[in-house]
Amino acid sequence: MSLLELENVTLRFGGVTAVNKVSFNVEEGEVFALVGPNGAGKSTIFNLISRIYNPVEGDIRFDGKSILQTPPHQIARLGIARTFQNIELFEQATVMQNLLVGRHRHRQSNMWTELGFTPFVRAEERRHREAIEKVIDFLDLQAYRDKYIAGLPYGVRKVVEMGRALAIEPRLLLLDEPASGLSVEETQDVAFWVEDIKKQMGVTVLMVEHDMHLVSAVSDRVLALADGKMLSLGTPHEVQNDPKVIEAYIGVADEHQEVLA
Ligand SMILES: Nc1ncnc2c1ncn2[C@@H]1O[C@H](COP(=O)(O)OP(=O)(O)OP(=O)(O)O)[C@@H](O)[C@H]1O
Repeated sequence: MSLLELENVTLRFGGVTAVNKVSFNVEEGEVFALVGPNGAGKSTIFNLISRIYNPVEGDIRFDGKSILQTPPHQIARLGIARTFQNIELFEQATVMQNLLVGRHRHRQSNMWTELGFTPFVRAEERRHREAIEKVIDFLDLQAYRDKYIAGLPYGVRKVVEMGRALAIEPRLLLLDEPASGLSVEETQDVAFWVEDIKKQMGVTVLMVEHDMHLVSAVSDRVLALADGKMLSLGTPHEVQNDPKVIEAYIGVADEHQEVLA
């Protein structure tokens, strides 16, 4: 059984079919990338999996069960975490505080136990801190742990956002353009993180990304989309050399030259 299954998923915004009968499976332990020109439907697919949108047709299953009845705020509890194209962190809070927010889904205490500050609550707090320390070590964030997000460089914020998603201890991590706005060196770091997230943490990754060097370096499989439809599915090499993909990009070659490189 695949970890994530999209079957014939369709979503329309008025007259625009943003996602048109899209079907694909993500296997446990793989890095799967969604690529395609602007407006291809990639972010909409992320928003469908995050349950921000409801498909008009089709089904989305996680771990064999349909998630179409799951409200967005319970998606993290299932084990699905995500980052956003435009980083969404609490600016006036520290790195540590932002990572603690990610632990929300594991909280078992309630208001009464917390008011009493029982040994159970203290033990729970310790478990959260330990889980976060693991993420801080893993992403090399020691130097930033007590720094406010507002004062951090963009590249570090991107890593913190990834950390917040990992603090959830997800089974599936959705990375929305992890390399956008990053330098070549920072993008290389992202490639290392993604490899380690897969190999050391055993987390399955579904990624939207325009940088085909990064996609080729880290992905096991790639799905290319255009105008909401599936164009090509296979290894990075197969997809990049598929004439349908090359043709879809020719119209936007100036914007995404890296695809044809
Ligand atoms: N909330 C919305 N309301 C109306 N139309 C939308 C909405 N969100 C997306 N669309 C349209 O759906 C189509 C797919 O958009 P989407 O943002 O999913 O593409 P994308 O592949 O993520 O593009 P990009 O690479 O620019 O982020 C586009 O035609 C877009 O204009």
